[in-house]
Amino acid sequence: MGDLICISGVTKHYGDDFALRDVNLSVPRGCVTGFVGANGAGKTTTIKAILGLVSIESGSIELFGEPFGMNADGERSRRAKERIGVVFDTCPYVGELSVKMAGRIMAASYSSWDAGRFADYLRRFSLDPKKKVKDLSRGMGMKLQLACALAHDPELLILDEATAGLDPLARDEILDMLRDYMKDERRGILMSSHITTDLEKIADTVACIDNGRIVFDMEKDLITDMAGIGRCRAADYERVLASGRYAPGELRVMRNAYGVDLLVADRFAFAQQFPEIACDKASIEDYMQLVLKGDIR
Ligand SMILES: Nc1ncnc2c1ncn2[C@@H]1O[C@H](COP(=O)(O)OP(=O)(O)OP(=O)(O)O)[C@@H](O)[C@H]1O
Repeated sequence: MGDLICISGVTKHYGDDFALRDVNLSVPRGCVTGFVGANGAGKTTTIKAILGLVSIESGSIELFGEPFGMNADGERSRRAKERIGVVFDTCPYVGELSVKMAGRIMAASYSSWDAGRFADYLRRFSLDPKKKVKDLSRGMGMKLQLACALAHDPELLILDEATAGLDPLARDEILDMLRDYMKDERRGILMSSHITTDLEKIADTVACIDNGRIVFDMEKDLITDMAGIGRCRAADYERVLASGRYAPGELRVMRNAYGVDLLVADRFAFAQQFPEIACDKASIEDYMQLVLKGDIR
């Protein structure tokens, strides 16, 4: 069905301090792409580049199969923006506005704005239309952004830390709403988050950025169903290395007080060959930690 987002070879420098380097990332229709990485790794910069909010030095950005970005044709950009809903980690509306007025201002930007749909989301989220933006809790502010992002029925949602600072119940409520949104398979979501357990619940693929480079981009199930963490004592570890089962560079290794943790791509194959070594399912957090901080063996 084609990609909603496809960026390739994107490079962007912020002086000498930071750069996105050759970033490739895609969000196919029907897919929720989780975007992870440490603080300052480049998630927001990538998202801003996708949205044409920062210029890039090289590479290409396509939204809905057409070129997009700061230099794209104005009319084409405007049409693409109509098809996108965006939520950032801080509520962007002026504090003195009421919830209802914030919606009215957003309505002016979208020809497909549906006031009834906006009112439905306010009800669903228990948001009082008369309440001022400055008096909303963080969770309420995020829900208002989501209501605004969804009221024009976008095909693509871009969420930058949209569940940060929310309690588990509020996060689950938002994840439920995103699942509803994804019932239409023409849609897709790019969702950056430090809360990797949220991504375990909803993402189809997970891309990880580190110091401006994509270090992995893969189906989530390959992490959470297939990959494993072998919990080795020193002697176990030596036996795994000596077995010749793993090619040089294939394993990620992290030493701890109890022995050595090994990241393996296929925990079933590992368990078959080394049944005496405990091998746990990997979480996205385990996987990131071993890929980003582990030694390569
Ligand atoms: N306008 C800017 N000018 C200069 N440097 C910037 C600018 N915006 C961001 N940076 C730097 O770029 C790097 C990447 O920042 P970015 O916000 O993309 O990271 P992030 O992965 O979203 O981090 P976090 O998880 O903390 O939100 C950081 O070192 C940041 O300080």
